Amino acid sequence: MAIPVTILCGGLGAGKTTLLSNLLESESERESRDIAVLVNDVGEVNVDANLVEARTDLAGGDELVALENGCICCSLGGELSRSVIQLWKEYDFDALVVEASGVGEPEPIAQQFVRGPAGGPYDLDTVVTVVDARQFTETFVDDRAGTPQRQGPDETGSRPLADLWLEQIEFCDLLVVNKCDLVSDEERERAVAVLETLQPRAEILTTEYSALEPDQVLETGLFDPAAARESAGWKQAIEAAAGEGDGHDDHDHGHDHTESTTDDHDHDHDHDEHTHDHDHDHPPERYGIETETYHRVRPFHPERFTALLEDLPDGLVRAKGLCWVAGRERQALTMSFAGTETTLEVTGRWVASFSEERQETFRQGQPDLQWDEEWGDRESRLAIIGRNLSMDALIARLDDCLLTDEEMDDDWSTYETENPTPTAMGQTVTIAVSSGHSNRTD
Ligand SMILES: Nc1nc2c(ncn2[C@@H]2O[C@H](COP(=O)(O)OP(=O)(O)OP(=O)(O)O)[C@@H](O)[C@H]2O)c(=O)[nH]1
Repeated sequence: MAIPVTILCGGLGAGKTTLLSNLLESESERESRDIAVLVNDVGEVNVDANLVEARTDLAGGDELVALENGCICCSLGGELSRSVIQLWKEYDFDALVVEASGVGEPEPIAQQFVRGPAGGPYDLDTVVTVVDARQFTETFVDDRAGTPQRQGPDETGSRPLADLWLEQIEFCDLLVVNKCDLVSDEERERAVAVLETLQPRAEILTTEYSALEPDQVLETGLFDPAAARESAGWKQAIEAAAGEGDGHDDHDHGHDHTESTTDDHDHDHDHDEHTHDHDHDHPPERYGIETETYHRVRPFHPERFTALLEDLPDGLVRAKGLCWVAGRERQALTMSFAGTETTLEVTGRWVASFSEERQETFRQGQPDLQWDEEWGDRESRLAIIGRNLSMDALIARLDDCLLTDEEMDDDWSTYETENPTPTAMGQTVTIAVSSGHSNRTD
């Protein structure tokens, strides 16, 4: 039988190792499951390995594998798979726990157990993300009067940490809100409400010192490969609004192909008809938390748009989706805001920028692809999650960043050069909210 795998993610210092130690202690006391552990730390390898080893009776640490070259994400194709297959061949154990580094993305790790060679002997069971309640509250939930907290880049690149935290939250099956001793009951409840919005599918447990029973984390059966990728709150909002959800509703508003590109600016857009009547897990409208989708078939002016990204309102918790920026008629940009920074990344090409022949092929392969007579699939489609945010004001400000009718008729060639957004596939540009920003939409 395949061995169940639990992946433990979470920000630096959130309490992953504490959770792992608790699990290993409980299981060794009860002499129930034998657990093998794969740990890694960015840079400083083996700190956790030593700690865990010291606190368990795993023989000589043999069943404990530390990835020598640091980050699991960077060792994915090779070392991770090899290590866990080797482990499976040589030892007899009942469950595997993979502790991802504090800056690891869970999805590629999970994929190794779903599609990679490790998918044979192993069965991905649960993806757990441990959240530091205090840190989460300060970064995403508090009414951040004054200077916004800066998130540094991670050690492996320039991605804002807040963005990675949110990916860990958005991908998991189980959220452990830890360090609840460091927040008030009210703060804890607010944090839970925001987390429910960001990841409606996950089960949420609140803890102090990651105190959980092994059965709450091991062999829970919570992982669902089909749901995992689609379950993030932002993605659900976009899909519901685009009518690409699970077919429970024929909500085809807001993406009519006749939506003209020239008068689109004045449209009564998706945000007015948004998703309240969908039966997916809708964000709690408690604590002033609100989710909207923003859909326009008209490009953003590059400078006005990036200026807005430097001046986003305090109440914005998350924004993510595709953007069309003038001057980037080939590049589909993914915009992702978390904490105080926005990443713009070229994640693909608009189908409309290919030859007609290729467009045909693509469109046949994707019959649901929204298609505008003039602009094809170019569009901006963003999910916006806010708390105590004046959504209408933010949407109006986004609309002010769209090309005006006059600009639409102008020559766009200057947008190609005077444009701070990225151009090459995979290239990213990070834009921080400037520290002296005003809270313009509140
Ligand atoms: N006050 C408080 N401290 C905690 C709690 N849980 C863990 N800690 C402490 O927080 C520190 C970090 O905990 P770890 O379990 O090492 O966190 P981690 O997520 O493994 O950290 P990295 O491996 O660095 O990513 C340790 O000193 C823990 O004792 C909690 O619920 N409350």
